[in-house]
Amino acid sequence: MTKRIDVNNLNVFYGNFLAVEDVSLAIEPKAVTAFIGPSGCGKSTFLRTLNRMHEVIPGARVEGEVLMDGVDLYGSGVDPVAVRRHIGMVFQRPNPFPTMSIAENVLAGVKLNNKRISKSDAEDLVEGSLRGANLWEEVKDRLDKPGSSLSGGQQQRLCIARAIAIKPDVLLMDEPCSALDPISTLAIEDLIQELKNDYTIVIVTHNMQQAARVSDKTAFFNIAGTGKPGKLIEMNDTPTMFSTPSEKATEDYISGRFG
Ligand SMILES: Nc1ncnc2c1ncn2[C@@H]1O[C@H](COP(=O)(O)OP(=O)(O)OP(=O)(O)O)[C@@H](O)[C@H]1O
Repeated sequence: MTKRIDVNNLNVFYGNFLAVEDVSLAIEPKAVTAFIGPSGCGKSTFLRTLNRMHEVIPGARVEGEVLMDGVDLYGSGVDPVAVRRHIGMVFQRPNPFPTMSIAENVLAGVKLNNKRISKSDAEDLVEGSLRGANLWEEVKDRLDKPGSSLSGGQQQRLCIARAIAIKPDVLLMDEPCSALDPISTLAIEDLIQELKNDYTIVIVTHNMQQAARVSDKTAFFNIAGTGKPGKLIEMNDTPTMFSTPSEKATEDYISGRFG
């Protein structure tokens, strides 16, 4: 099941430092939303607040609301581990567990959640998740080999398989292609297009062409200067953002005049 996310008046702090100020936006289900903007404007910081991942950073905290299908993820009694089960994350650098086999990597999240699973269900889940991540054909004959034996692009698809194995509703991707070569990048972009049939996807990217290619909606964040908070400047359908943005700062950024 895919879900929508509504963010209302979100501030994000590291200690006393306000890193992201007053962001309100809506993330539509079964669509790809891209976050773009210059370095330091808070894209990754904001992304992490969508599944409470920032809470692993000491001193990081939020004010405001993040609603998933109307339920506040920061409401009292909401378990952050349960939030992360519904809202999975793929990181910049592929990070398979190096000593685990390919199959064990796919199952790692499921096992972390203390799910008991029969051998045949585990095999089905491994195959289904690897197929979902477009990796099955490349690895089906070596599932017991270490995850670290794969190429960078394959490792990133393995991490996507691991993320979808826990059957999340939403997938957050923080620059998932920045460590990959162009061919692997295209493979991941194709995969993102397929995954949006089943998941709500949010991707942070520095690559403007990538945002234009893969996303339905684009949100542009900016920062007025060092030490200032990042802000959402505008968000719209991706073709509109790239052809006729409302704000001059957006136009300057997407046309490469700064950032
Ligand atoms: N763990 C942290 N502790 C303190 N400050 C942090 C931490 N992580 C990020 N920041 C600060 O928060 C601000 C936003 O950083 P963030 O990494 O979210 O920006 P970004 O837009 O994702 O940048 P980039 O595109 O370079 O990855 C920056 O000023 C950064 O220095």
